[in-house]
Amino acid sequence: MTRLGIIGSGGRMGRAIAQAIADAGHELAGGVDRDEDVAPLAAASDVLIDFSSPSALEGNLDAAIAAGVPILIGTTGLEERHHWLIDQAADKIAVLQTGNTSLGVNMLAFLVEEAAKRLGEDWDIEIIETHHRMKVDAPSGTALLLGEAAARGREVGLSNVAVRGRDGITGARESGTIGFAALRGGSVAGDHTVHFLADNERLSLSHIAENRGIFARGAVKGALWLAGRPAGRYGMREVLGL
Ligand SMILES: NC(=O)C1=CN([C@@H]2O[C@H](COP(=O)(O)OP(=O)(O)OC[C@H]3O[C@@H](n4cnc5c(N)ncnc54)[C@H](OP(=O)(O)O)[C@@H]3O)[C@@H](O)[C@H]2O)C=CC1
Ligand SMILES: O=C(O)C1=N[C@H](C(=O)O)C[C@H](O)C1
Repeated sequence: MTRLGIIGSGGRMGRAIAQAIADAGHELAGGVDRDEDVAPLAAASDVLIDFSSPSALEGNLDAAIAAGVPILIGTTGLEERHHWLIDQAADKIAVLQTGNTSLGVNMLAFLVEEAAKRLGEDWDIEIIETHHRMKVDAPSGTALLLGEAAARGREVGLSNVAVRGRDGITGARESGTIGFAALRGGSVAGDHTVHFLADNERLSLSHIAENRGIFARGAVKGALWLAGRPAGRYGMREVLGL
C-alpha cells in the first residue's frame, strides 16, 4: 500500500483527492494547508501530491528533496521561475508537473498537437476556457498545456506566439499567434476548447470536466506511477501511455 500525502488537503481538490485515495484502497499519509510544516508529512509519505498555491511551491519542493520523496504538482498559475525550480528539483527527485491530470484532457492535447502539425499556419489557433467563480489564475493551467501542445505541433515556442487576452484597439490578428480567452462563473469544473479557424471552415476540439473526480483519480494514478521512480521530470502523457 502506497502512502500518499496531500499539500492543500483542505481545498476543493485536496478533499476530492483524499476521497480518490480511499476509493483506490491506498493510505492517506496526512495533509497540510497554509502555514503548516510540510516536512513531517514528507517524511511520512511515499509520494506527495501538491494542489495548493504557486507561493508554496519552493518550500514543497525543498521538503520533498529533504525527505527524498517524489512529488506530483497539480497546482496551476506557475510562472517561468517555478518551472526553473521544478527542473532543479528533478535533478534530485522524481517530479511530475501537469496542468491537468485527467485522461480526457491529455488525449485532447495529443489531438491538438497532431492537428497543429498537419494544418498550416493559415489555420488560426484560439483557446477558450471556462471555470468556476473561485478560480484565481488565468489562463488555466490546462489552456497553457493545450497551447504548449499546439506550439509543439508547429515547432515554435509558446512564449513567442502566445496572446493572453485582448482589449481595446488590438489591431488585426497576427499570423502564427496562439490566442487565449478565459471565462469565470458558477460552479464549472473546467471546459476547454481549442479552435482551429481557417477561411470558410473551422475545427473545434473540446473537453468538458463534469466534476473534480476526474482530476482526483488522475492525480492518484500519477502519484502511484511516480512512487519509486528515479529522479527526473515527468508528465501525465508518460503515466497514461499517450
Ligand atoms: N492539475 C490539475 O489537474 C488540477 C489543478 N488544479 C489546481 O489545483 C490548485 C488548487 O485548486 P483548488 O483545490 O480548487 O483550490 P482551493 O483554494 O480550494 O484549495 C487550495 C488549498 O491549498 C491551501 N494552500 C494555500 N496556500 C498554501 C500554502 N502556502 N501551503 C499549503 N497549502 C496552501 C489552501 O488553504 P487556504 O484555504 O487556507 O488558503 C487550500 O486548502 C489550483 O492551482 C488549481 O488550478 C485544480 C484542479 C485540477
Ligand atoms: O482551478 C481549477 O478548478 C482547475 N484548474 C486546472 C487548470 O487551471 O487548468 C485544471 C482544471 O481545469 C480545474
